[in-house]
Amino acid sequence: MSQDSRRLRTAAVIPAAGRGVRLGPGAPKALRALGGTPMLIHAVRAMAASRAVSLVVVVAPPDGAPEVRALLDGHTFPERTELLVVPGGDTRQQSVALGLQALPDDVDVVLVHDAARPLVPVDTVDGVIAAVRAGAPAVVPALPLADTVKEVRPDPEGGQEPVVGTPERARLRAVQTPQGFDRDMLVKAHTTVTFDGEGATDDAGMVERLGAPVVVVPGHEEAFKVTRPLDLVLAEAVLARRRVTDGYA
Ligand SMILES: Nc1ccn([C@@H]2O[C@H](COP(=O)(O)OP(=O)(O)OP(=O)(O)O)[C@@H](O)[C@H]2O)c(=O)n1
Ligand SMILES: C[C@](O)(CO)[C@H](O)COP(=O)(O)O
Repeated sequence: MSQDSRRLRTAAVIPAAGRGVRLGPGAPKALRALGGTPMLIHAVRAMAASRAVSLVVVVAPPDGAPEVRALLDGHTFPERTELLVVPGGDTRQQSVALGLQALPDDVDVVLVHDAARPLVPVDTVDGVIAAVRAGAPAVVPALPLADTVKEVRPDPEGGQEPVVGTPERARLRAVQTPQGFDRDMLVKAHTTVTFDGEGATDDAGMVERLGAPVVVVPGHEEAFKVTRPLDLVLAEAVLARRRVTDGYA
């Protein structure tokens, strides 16, 4: 991490430029309602809930930055939270890279958080930040797996897929966001590491390619990603319970 004592801010980059194809037809996923409020607003509030986060950069759908700016302006966030909006790209990796380019010089720790994980608890966010501030260049929240995982040989024609292996489950973790990074390390990964096809599916994977250490901290069940329709049902249920038990907005 930089020794420059002027670089002390923690920022969160929220890639929110995806379509949400797996969720089905409708508005871009980040703009769809959860408990009557767009998922993106929940995700921004989840980052802003950490007192350490003073800047949130939202990466909007490529043609939707003005709409997202107006959406944010119509909602309330903690006074300490500065909000920037930039247009995103064709892949998550490109969207994160565009968000990183918007960071001011005084940011030294960066969180990257999916808009599609609107309900991550603040303790998880703070745990990631604390681990980066303690010296880890890259930190991922993660949970053990409930299912056994098989490695298969995928069939592009959609036919039977033979199993080629069963990784030892005790050694596997399902990783979530926010993932936390020393800013210089993450920028280096995004400017030097290349992935084919859909790009890197997470940012820590890019840092791994640099040969730098990535450490795991405990994730949280409620930090799940809204990907398919059933996830939205679960998210609504979690939110409804929070509203009863915590007075959550
Ligand atoms: N070009 C892209 C693609 C994805 N994302 C963001 O990356 C996060 C995780 O991606 P995912 O859950 O896969 O979202 P989508 O790409 O929207 O979903 P799908 O693959 O079902 O279309 C989301 O917050 C999504 O908005 C992004 O900013 N830019
Ligand atoms: C970054 C991530 O949420 C970690 O689990 C995940 O890899 C994103 O994958 P997606 O296919 O872009 O949703």
